[in-house]
Amino acid sequence: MSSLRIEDACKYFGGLKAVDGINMTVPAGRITGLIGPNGAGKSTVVNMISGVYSLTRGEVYLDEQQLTRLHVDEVARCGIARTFQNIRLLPEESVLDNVVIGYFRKQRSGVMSSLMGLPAALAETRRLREQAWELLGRFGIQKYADYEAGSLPYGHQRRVEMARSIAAAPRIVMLDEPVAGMNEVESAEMAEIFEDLARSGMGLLLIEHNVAFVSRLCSQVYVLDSGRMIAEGPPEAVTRDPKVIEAYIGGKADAA
Ligand SMILES: Nc1ncnc2c1ncn2[C@@H]1O[C@H](COP(=O)(O)OP(=O)(O)OP(=O)(O)O)[C@@H](O)[C@H]1O
Repeated sequence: MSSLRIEDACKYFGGLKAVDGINMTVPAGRITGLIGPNGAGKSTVVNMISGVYSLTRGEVYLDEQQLTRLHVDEVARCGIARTFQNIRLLPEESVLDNVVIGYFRKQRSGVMSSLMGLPAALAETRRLREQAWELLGRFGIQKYADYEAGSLPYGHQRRVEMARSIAAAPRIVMLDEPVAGMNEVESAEMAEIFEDLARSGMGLLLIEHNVAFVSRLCSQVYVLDSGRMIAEGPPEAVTRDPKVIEAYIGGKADAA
């Protein structure tokens, strides 16, 4: 089973230590939480793992494979997927096509042959569209398959982005505030999907402001504050930790 690890990881922007010497493990088949107040460094961690930011110091591993200096596309091909805090869909393309794009990482015939309309590629594209259709069902948005992605309400766009991120069956997926803007019922639906993905063997890193949501789902929670990891452990212990209460729950962020 795969496990993502970051060791002694630092990211400095000039004099600003956005992430400062943190260690974290995201095991397969589990949901791991990363919480912390605004500006703590959570999105920077995701950008460091996914290859968007180079590390000032430290290493990133998937099992024994070092990802530290890989390009963002190579990291994705190793089986690390992510969603973005600010949704990044192709707004004028259909919901279905937005999810099909997520499969191209492992599609055999390649984008060029697909565009050229070669028979093998067309058959594969048809198969991928069927898979994408099923995935839309899993996220409860099949009826919007032909809508322009940009026309959907925010919460539904998040679902499209999540469906796209897991289309290529990544080993690890990092979800940056996946239930932001969703109501209780929608969040509960997402929680079921996340648990299902973990049961299927995927490792999930859940970056969230909603501590209650994280506590319900995660076996292990990491807490960042000003770039430093101030606590880690099971949610019951972490949420009782005075340092966490002071930094996070004590009013700097939404601890609902
Ligand atoms: N590209 C960048 N250049 C300079 N500073 C940056 C850059 N990216 C992030 N930062 C800074 O690094 C710090 C951590 O930011 P980051 O976005 O990682 O925090 P966060 O925990 O994700 O916050 P939020 O919960 O508000 O999204 C902040 O002070 C931010 O301004």
